[in-house]
Amino acid sequence: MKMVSGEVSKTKDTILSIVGEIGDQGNEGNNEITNDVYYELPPPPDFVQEQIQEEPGKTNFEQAEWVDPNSNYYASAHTEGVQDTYEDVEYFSSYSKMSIHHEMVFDKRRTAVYFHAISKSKDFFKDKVVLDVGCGTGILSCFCAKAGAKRVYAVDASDMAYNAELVVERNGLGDIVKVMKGKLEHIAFPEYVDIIVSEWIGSFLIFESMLESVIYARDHLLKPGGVLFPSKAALYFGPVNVESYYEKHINQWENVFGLDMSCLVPMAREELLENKTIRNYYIENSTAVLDKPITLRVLDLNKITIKDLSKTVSNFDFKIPNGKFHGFAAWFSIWFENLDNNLADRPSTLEKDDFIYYVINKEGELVAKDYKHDQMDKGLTPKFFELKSNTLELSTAPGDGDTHWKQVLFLHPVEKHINNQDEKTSISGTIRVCQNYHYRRHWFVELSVSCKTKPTHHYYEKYLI
Ligand SMILES: C[S@@+](CC[C@H](N)C(=O)[O-])C[C@H]1O[C@@H](n2cnc3c(N)ncnc32)[C@H](O)[C@@H]1O
Repeated sequence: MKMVSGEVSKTKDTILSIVGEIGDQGNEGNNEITNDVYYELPPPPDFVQEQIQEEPGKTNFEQAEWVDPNSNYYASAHTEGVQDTYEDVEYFSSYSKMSIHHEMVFDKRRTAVYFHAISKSKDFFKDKVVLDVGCGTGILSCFCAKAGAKRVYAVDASDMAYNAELVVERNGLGDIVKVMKGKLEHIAFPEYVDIIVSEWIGSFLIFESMLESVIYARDHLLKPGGVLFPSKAALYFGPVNVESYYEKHINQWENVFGLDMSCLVPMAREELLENKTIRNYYIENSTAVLDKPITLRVLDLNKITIKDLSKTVSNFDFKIPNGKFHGFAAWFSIWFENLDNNLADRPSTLEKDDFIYYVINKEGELVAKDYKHDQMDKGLTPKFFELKSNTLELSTAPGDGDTHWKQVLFLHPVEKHINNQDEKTSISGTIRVCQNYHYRRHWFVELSVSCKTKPTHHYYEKYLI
């Protein structure tokens, strides 16, 4: 990485020209990560405004000593030290491959939610300055430019930034979208932004910990009153019977093209239920969820801090019917607010007190949904905030449609058959989610569970995501 030293006191014009250089390098097809740019970060907006009033056009960045060396921000901005706790080299190399972007871009429900959220918010994007944190192929930046944004800063630390520039140019959006290659936390920006767009979402919502970079961007680069796309997210957790998964991965061995291969079933079973291994699997049928889920984590992106994020503990007490119980699944929803009004016709089934909001259906289409206030707490994605009619939700819950994130399964060490006469059986315990201190893109999930069967069965599992 090239260190640009002695650059702590820059005028806006100089910084703009460096931003230009970053963009230009992409055109040359230079595929080496050499252009991370290090400066002191500019001070927060109110501070800058004061400075600008005193000395128009000139900001004294030397006074910007507000990066706390003990904070997480510092850690994430300076990972090139003794240890790369964010595994940046490996992480950004993986995002330099087309295949990973293929998986995301052609996940039709994922890409559709961003496409609709942005392109159906034209009133909102018009003439705004946007930051796309982790632009990848540049797809979301291009959506923003087409929705009327005045300028879009498209940032990515992986080599995919060069490809983003090709996409931007090919679509004639080069005057609006400025591609910047480098880790967001290392780049100095010439201005504050009105909107932050980012697809930071990992498996189990928080895997990869990219949300930290979005929080960083929010705290350092978003104008007061600025908006995040998406703005809210929640993670859910519930008990499941995933017979279809067992069928596919274990029982299928019983008859293979007329051969009896059932002798392999125990090995398949053992491997499948190996401790500490989570599985990603799309549960097609919502009835596989055996009780109302708990809301494990809510994320209001306008408020959440990195510190708040690092640990979650929750108790649960599910009541499940007789039958098979295989363990637990987790899924999430994300919400975009601020969409333009009247995007779709009001469903005819709607009553006076119901309101509409929007969802991405199984086919990846935006559809209006009628919603009663008393339903907010029901279903597989209970809402933790008051829905407004201009809100769009992407749910990854069982039955709501497949995505590349699927659901995360925490399978029980042994398949359990619950038979408790007429009563439902209590499955209670605690789930604890902690960031891995040394490899901060990873998370530990600890489950301490009591199945009130006869006799009561207790178990503890620690999974690494
Ligand atoms: C999940 S992908 C999303 C790509 C693209 N926005 C899309 O929707 O298809 C996340 C991208 O963010 C980039 N990224 C993650 N953290 C970053 C950071 N702190 N600075 C710059 N790029 C980052 C990764 O290299 C990756 O290309």
